[in-house]
Amino acid sequence: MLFGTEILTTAQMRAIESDAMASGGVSGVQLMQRAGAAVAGQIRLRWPKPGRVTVLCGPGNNGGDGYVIARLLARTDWQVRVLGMDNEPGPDAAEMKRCWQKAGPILPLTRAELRRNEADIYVDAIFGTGLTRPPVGEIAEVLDYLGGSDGDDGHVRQRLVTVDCPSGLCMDSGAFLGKPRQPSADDLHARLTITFDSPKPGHLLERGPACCGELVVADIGLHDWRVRASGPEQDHRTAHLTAIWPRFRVPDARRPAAAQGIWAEWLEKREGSGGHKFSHGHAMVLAGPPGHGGAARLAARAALRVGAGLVTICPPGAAMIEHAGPPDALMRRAVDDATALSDLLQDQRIGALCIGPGCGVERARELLPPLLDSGRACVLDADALTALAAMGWNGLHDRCVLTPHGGEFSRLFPDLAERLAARPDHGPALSKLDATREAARRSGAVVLLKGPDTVIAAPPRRDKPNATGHAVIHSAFDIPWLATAGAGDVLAGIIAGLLARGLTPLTAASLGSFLHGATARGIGPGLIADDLPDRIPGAFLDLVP
Ligand SMILES: NC(=O)C1=CN([C@@H]2O[C@H](COP(=O)(O)OP(=O)(O)OC[C@H]3O[C@@H](n4cnc5c(N)ncnc54)[C@H](OP(=O)(O)O)[C@@H]3O)[C@@H](O)[C@H]2O)[C@@H](O)CC1
Ligand SMILES: Nc1ncnc2c1ncn2[C@@H]1O[C@H](COP(=O)(O)OP(=O)(O)O)[C@@H](O)[C@H]1O
Ligand SMILES: [K+]
Repeated sequence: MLFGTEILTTAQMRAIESDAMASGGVSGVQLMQRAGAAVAGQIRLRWPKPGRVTVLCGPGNNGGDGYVIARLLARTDWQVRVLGMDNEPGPDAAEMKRCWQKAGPILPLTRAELRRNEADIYVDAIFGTGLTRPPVGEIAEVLDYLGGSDGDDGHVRQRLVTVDCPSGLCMDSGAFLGKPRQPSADDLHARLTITFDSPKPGHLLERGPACCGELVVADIGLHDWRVRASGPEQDHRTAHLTAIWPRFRVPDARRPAAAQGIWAEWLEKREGSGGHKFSHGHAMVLAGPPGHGGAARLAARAALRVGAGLVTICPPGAAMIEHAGPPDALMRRAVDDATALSDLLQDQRIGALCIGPGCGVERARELLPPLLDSGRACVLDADALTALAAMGWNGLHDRCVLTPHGGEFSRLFPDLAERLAARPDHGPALSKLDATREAARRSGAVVLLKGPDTVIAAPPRRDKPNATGHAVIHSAFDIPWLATAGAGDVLAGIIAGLLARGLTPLTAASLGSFLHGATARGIGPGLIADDLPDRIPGAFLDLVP
């Protein structure tokens, strides 16, 4: 079940561009012309009255796009100033530079020159996918000025259009090279970013969403080569990365709406299966000791709401009374220890389990071995992850979904978390995507690393241990109110419910994140985790075509 929008790493993008040019079907100059025309077109769409524009051109092909933009805007009565570098770029950009020079001068790309004249719009065409090291010297000063670090707060932000990405941002990781990973007030923030063919991971991860502003994905005619590169023999090239992002524009043909229709049909239980409750799966949520039942109940309620045929909550006997209240649809069964769980799991109709929310670390540690031995699909969250960090990976399998937040991830994979927090000195920097994929490879399970940029990665297939597994980025930057106590418990329950219904772990985790986010979006600020499960049906309705 493929869904979302395919995204490309910068290496994949370069490979597709090279294939296209090598085929003779399109030249580098044509691609550059289309890229520049797409940016100029977006500017004219948003600022229909010609004004003053300053175009900042860097040393490579990103700068080449800038010279095209300058030429096209000048033709439509914009007053264009171009600041560029005194270098000989590659042949395509050099040709575009010469074309511009017939129309106007190139002023030095310095902070002093930039400040000399105000503009209505600034176009950042300094670095794109070719950024390999932190900007220094004059260019770093220009970028600092554009970022507003001289105290003139937000002076350029609303007028900055970036070509492919804000310069300095690593398009594979969403981190600024040479800067701390934490947000900083002087990071370059654009109003609008136009990228080409496909979003790149850096548009969706870390600083990307906040710093790119509105992202437009422009078609520059690479479709045929992208599709060819993702064919069965070459599937290492593309197609392993998809994104679910509500906030960006892609050409119509690439929208996930049709795929959403498939989900909707499935979620409504219209497909096959005859309608018996067991045919829609039985999920079990392992609850914890007295006084901690809320988290497990949130998970159980969510599992019911995503359409699992039956959901049973299993606290220890001493805590049963705590679960006497609604929802009445929920079944209860005491599970006191590992033996009781093993006995219960003899029932083959139990399709999926959720362990962790409110479970208690000691209890999770006791129950994990029989749970994992059963080979059942399962979600390991919260306390189960803490228990796992002490126990190691033994027994994990590819039907397990681990759902750590950043803190739990650093307990499970301290070396990856440390590298992910370090200041990146060269590109491509280690990304949250790389780290999650590596975690999936090491653990042999699907790993869902939570946050505003949730990454979900599958382990490599057993027959291709050296390949990278499929990964999905779910972007929730537009719903910060989802960061609330218990929201993760609801997500764990949603995924367990979808697993019980027979979805593969990667699909359950990805679709689960999507439903979780879509539900939160429909509620808005003020959301508490208790609101989420009962609003899931509304999110389903929105999916129906
Ligand atoms: N390929 C195509 O046909 C198409 C490409 N397109 C466009 O091209 C862009 C990619 O172009 P690109 O590969 O030339 O890279 P780009 O981002 O311009 O920068 C590379 C230059 O910067 C330099 N450099 C790097 N870091 C530096 C630093 N810190 N400080 C100083 N210099 C630094 C680096 O030097 P070097 O590392 O070689 O020393 C090199 O000179 C892409 O984003 C899109 O906009 C579109 O037109 C569609 C068709
Ligand atoms: N800034 C944010 N914007 C949007 N979603 C977020 C943000 N921070 C966290 N989330 C999401 O909120 C949920 C919080 O889960 P978690 O940290 O496990 O909380 P809890 O343990 O209290 O349930 C996750 O789904 C996570 O992806
Ligand atoms: K740029």
